[in-house]
Amino acid sequence: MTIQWFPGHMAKARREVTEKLKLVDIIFELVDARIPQSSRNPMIDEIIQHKPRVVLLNKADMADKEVTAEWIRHFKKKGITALAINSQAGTGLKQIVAEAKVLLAEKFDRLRSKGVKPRAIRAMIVGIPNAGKSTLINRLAGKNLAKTGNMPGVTKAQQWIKVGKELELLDTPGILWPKFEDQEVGLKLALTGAIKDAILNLEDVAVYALRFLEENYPVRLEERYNLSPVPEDIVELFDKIGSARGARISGRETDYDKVAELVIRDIRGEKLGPLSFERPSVPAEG
Ligand SMILES: Nc1nc2c(ncn2[C@@H]2O[C@H](COP(=O)(O)OP(=O)(O)OP(=O)(O)O)[C@@H](O)[C@H]2O)c(=O)[nH]1
Repeated sequence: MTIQWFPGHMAKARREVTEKLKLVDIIFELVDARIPQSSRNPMIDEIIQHKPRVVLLNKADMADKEVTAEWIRHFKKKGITALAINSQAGTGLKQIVAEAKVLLAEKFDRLRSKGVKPRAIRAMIVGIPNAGKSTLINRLAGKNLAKTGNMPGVTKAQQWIKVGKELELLDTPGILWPKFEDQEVGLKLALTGAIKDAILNLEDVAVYALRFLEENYPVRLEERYNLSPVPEDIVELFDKIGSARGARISGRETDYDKVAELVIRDIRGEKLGPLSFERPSVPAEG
């Protein structure tokens, strides 16, 4: 499997994020709660330097709650504030401003003591494609979407969105790239829809997913496809799912492509319930 990693795109994205960094007090780093490590940009710490940040574990509704709680503890141990959110439904969003205020309390106190008039916190959302950046911006902006005119940026004017009285958000998020030269990271990104299906061999993704489910969520796998027990042999597993779901060619042979497709669709469509594909104790990065 070859997945392209475009150095040119990444360098440009990095440059843009670095430029906008100067305009904000804090970064909201959006990751996919199902794969909080694989959906991060591996150079994020280097890119944002010492800028305060809140890690937002988005799509928490699709992830395993217990595992998400483990991730939050894991980030906390590293001194990073992390929150579980659902941008689509809007849950957990109030906490974002509250945490930003905590992280910036000293800076704002310092400004106040220098006589600077109190102002809203300025923030930018960054994240990999499909992390939910637009959904979150729209949710935060809500009905009160009020663009606050132009503020001089470094190379061009930036638009700000007012979120209540206390927060101003850059209207364009920073796009960062995942590290998908690592095979397993690539498979997880594919499974969660972060990279286009056309780039990947869906059978590889389905094999990876089924092995993962066998190991971590065997009961859900059993129930979804009426398997008892779940066959250990992967071909047999494809065959069983194929016959349970009618994915056959001329009614006889298993249609492996179709099985792969339906398994991936089921996972993405939460037919196997909320799933987390990585835990903090098993780092995804090589
Ligand atoms: N279930 C669930 N789906 C979400 C959530 N947030 C975003 N989505 C969905 O995830 C998909 C991607 O969301 P976008 O907001 O387009 O992601 P983006 O990061 O702006 O994507 P790019 O424009 O590709 O960079 C959409 O189908 C959203 O509806 C969430 O918290 N829960």
